[in-house]
Amino acid sequence: MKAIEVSHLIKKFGSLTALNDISFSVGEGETFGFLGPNGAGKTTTIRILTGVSRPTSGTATIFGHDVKHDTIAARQSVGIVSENSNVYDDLTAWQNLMFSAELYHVGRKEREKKANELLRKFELYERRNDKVQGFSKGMKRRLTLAMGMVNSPRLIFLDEPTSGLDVQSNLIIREVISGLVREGVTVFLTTHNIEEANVMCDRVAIINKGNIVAVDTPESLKRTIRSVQSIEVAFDNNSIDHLEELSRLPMINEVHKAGDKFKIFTELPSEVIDALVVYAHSYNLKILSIATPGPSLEDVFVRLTGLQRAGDGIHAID
Ligand SMILES: Nc1ncnc2c1ncn2[C@@H]1O[C@H](COP(=O)(O)OP(=O)(O)OP(=O)(O)O)[C@@H](O)[C@H]1O
Repeated sequence: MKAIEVSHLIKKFGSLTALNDISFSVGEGETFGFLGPNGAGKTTTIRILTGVSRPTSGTATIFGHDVKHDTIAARQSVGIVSENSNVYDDLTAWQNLMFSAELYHVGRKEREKKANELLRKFELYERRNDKVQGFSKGMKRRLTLAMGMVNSPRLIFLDEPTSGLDVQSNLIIREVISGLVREGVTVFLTTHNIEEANVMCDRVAIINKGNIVAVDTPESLKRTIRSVQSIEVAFDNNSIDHLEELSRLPMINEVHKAGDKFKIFTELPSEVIDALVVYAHSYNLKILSIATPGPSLEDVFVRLTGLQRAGDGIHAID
């Protein structure tokens, strides 16, 4: 049985279509990433899957239970860690965990055992009797995760688990998630971060403006990312048709003009930088600036969806 099965899900907020007929499934034990920019529809999807929000149309099941008609059963074996921390500042870490365990109807004995185990796992045990108001953002997030795990879920939803966190919290969280995966727990995580999706997920769905653009393995995603590495370069003299000239250089997939800069897409940035130096020299140009920004999600989407970027562009896409 699939852990999650989503079929033709549509969610509208007035005239805005937040989810535009999405379908996907997640196998039991899989770590599935939902990758997309702000406003893509990631949180909306989690809210529907966890029974917080109703779909406009379409269906979704969790371990075979329909989230709309069989909400309680669907939520029974699920842990939810939302992006906005739901810890209570006036309570201690221990009290927050007890409160959360009560909400999940975890028995008293089991509750205390689980809380001790989780506090140790998330390196919060020493601080268990301190009020949360003095905790750092990373500590709060770790506690939120622990709270989402008190009922020993078979499936856990993590909304942006590591965004904006310190390195230590990041590492602890990733380690705990890997541990869950080893225990066979299904993990559904949303992220903006390509690299995070890459290292943590078995498969990744890429969502943009309510549409799933691709569902793929990180390996395929990496190939796409490699093909959209870019270099931004500016020269002191633009009387030459750089667009035309640069597109003739080897190893270049695409060239675009962006203001006074040229954005060059290549799989081999360092070789292309060498070629640009030679190019500048041969035309007696000065390179005013040169940078290699990481591949942006937008670039990956453009590549995946085959959309043409607005503006001038010479395309030599494979
Ligand atoms: N309750 C709501 N009422 C109206 N519009 C909403 C509501 N919730 C979400 N939206 C809109 O739906 C779209 C999808 O939002 P959603 O929060 O799912 O995106 P997201 O991918 O989670 O973004 P982020 O990474 O910023 O959290 C956005 O355009 C958002 O403004």
